[in-house]
Amino acid sequence: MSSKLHRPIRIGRIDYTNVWPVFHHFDESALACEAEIVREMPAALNRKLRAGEIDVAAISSFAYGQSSDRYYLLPDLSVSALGRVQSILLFLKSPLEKAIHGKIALTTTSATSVNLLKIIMEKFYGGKPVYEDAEPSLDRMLEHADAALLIGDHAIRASWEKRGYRVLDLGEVWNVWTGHWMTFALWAVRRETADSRPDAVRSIYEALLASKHASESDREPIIRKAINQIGGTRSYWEGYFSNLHHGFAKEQQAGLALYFQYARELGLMDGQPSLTEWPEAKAAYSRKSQVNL
Ligand SMILES: C=C(O[C@@H]1C=C(C(=O)O)C=C[C@H]1O)C(=O)O
Repeated sequence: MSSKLHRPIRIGRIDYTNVWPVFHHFDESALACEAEIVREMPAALNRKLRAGEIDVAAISSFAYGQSSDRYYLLPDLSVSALGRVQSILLFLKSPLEKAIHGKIALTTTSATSVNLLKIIMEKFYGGKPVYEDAEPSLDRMLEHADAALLIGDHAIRASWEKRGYRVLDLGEVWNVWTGHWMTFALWAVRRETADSRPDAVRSIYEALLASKHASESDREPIIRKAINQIGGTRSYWEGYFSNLHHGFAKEQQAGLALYFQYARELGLMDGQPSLTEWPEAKAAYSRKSQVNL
């Protein structure tokens, strides 16, 4: 059946710079299927994918773990870091010793990082703060809280304003305590879409991988775009994109498995998530590698 007879596939794109390497060269008009891009904050994409309002998306790794029985993983795609990530930041108005038993404002845009913060506060630092959800605005968050968690471009912009707050990079804290990678986002496809529209999903997956590979071999277009659209210096963005890793191999999987384990131990996540790769991905992946050779 021609793909023209199908409704467009809806693709969720996180509206933060951290996914640019995977989306920059991705052109939905060049796919073998009709597709629409839905740009949102991670928390909105988590909800929309779960509800079936979108078909395939970059979502919080925590959200993947919560609904892993409904999704397949698109292999070798993630937003990960080994140590400093620069965009998952806790801004401290009070000393850390006070904040771990005080009040912490949490951005409503995240799922992975709010739970990573809880793991850090409660399991690593032995604290028990009160958490409060808040829109991602540092000044307003800190009016009534000892510390505030921001992610993505909200965190990046806030980190450039010299306010004198102490700042913890949660990727770095995680790495210091565990020695592991941290994976913040994964690419997931709903199982019913993958099963009913494999050709469309293959076309999307191959285009995402091709974009990632193009960005890895030349970061220049993304760096220039970031300077123009967001500001900051060339050296900032060079550092930012070189700390981020968009593959998902054994090392990143081990870090995520430990994060899921801790999340379950603290009662933040039910059940045992499985990282089930889309069964058709291997064929798509090896065809792509051959094309690239
Ligand atoms: C590295 C980042 O990774 C992200 C963090 C997420 C989360 O905390 O749920 C989700 C997707 C990514 O945007 C970032 O936002 O800066």
